Amino acid sequence: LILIKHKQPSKNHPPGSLGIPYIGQSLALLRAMRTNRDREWLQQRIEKYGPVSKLNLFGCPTVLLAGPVGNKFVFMNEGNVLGNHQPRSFTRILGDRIIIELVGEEHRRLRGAIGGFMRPEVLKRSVGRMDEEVRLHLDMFWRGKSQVKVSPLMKTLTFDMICSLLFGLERGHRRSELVNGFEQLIAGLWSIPVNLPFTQFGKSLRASRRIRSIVTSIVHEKRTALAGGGREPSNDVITSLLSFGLEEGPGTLTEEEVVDNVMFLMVAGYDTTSILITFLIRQLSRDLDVYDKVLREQEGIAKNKAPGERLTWEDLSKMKYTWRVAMEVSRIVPPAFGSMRRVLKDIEYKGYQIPKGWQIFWAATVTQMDEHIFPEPTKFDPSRFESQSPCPPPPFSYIPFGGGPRICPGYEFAKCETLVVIHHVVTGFKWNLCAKEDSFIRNPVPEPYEGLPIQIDARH
Ligand code: HEM
Repeated sequence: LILIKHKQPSKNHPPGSLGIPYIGQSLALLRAMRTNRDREWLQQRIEKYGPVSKLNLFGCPTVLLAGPVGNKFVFMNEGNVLGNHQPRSFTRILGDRIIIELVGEEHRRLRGAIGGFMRPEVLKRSVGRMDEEVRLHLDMFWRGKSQVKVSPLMKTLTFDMICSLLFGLERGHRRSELVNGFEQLIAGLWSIPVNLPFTQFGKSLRASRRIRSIVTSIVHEKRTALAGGGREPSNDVITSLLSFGLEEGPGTLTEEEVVDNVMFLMVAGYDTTSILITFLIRQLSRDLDVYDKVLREQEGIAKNKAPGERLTWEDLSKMKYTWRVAMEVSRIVPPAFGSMRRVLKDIEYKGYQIPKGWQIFWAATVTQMDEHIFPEPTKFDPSRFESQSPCPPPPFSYIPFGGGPRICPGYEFAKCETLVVIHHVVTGFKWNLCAKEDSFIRNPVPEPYEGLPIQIDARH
């Protein structure tokens, strides 16, 4: 019956096929991502079916929307027509009440609590602490070494930044326990949700339980401190989320919701910023012209500082070229592949009917590597983002941080962190790539071959 129902021709659904029930094209997409052919895979679909096509991803009928018009539709119809929706694997691992699953007022309130800590006015005060974390990290893991692996180290650093700056959680065994289970948890986020001991999903689910119990104990401590007057909502994101729970009325958060969202923030900030920094370091060793310009910009800032003096917000605002390089890296290798939305009511889009309950899928790489929008898309060219650029990217085509009401609230945090790290790496070290291959895969985030090993020398 399922097969018959599944195969019934739809009246006016977008072109394409839903494939085998439940599995659909999930394995084919995951395989393409793991062999770094995801862009070609999407492109072939678009060439075959056009910018609107149906497929079946992670157990749900899905419509792939391609192009700036499709992106605009996704980002500007938040709440009324589309709700956010991640694959089932996502919510089973992180929880049902994560911010990206909420809509309307619930979403706005939670976003206020989370985003409040990542506004420029608040971040300005945190640049000095970020600088301290980066120096400590480089002293511990880089200095005195001849070779390091950039990708795992940047993940450690990013995790430390989130723990100290956002959660107010100091170094110690709990922080190490959290980081240990994390890779396992993340690996199953985009997987087919079959919970068996040997499936990726099953392993991630078990890692998620371990991490959840640690986060819950941290939340308990912060709750006690908040009730006893020992902490203010402005101290860290967890206390701020908890203070919502103390308020009366709609929108208050349960403990489970706080835990879900703390787990989500770790995932959102961990494997995105670290990837951007890793690929930026990779790019600088492949393109000497860009490297020289970044070095000059960073040395210009360093020479005006006393030894050991911390970077400030004003210093970061002078790193304009370095940030354009980071933008170009995010265009070619977007850390976040794309995302899903849930269709909240039957809709018609470009003459096609899309039923309630289906998913909409957008992928950043589709427009960011489109030669009609970014000429010579494989060429690394940071000048595309100059304010005087003759052909700036049209709206909704450059979307590594998403768009609309769900645009990444961690953008400024990620930008500050990236600039502080690059400043210290570029002014402190010289390096060469030393992996056997200069390639990467997506799993689901981009992973460079062997974690990007580099030979390093301290710069004097
Ligand atoms: C280079 C770094 C980063 C990239 C490329 C990135 C990318 C994205 C993208 C594309 C979205 C939108 C997803 C969608 O529309 O479905 C998003 C949402 C989000 N990001 Fe980031 N992100 C980064 C860093 C961070 C950091 C550091 C944090 C916080 C610690 C963070 C927290 C979030 C949250 C909470 C959301 C959900 C927003 C909502 O649903 O309202 N991100 N991010």
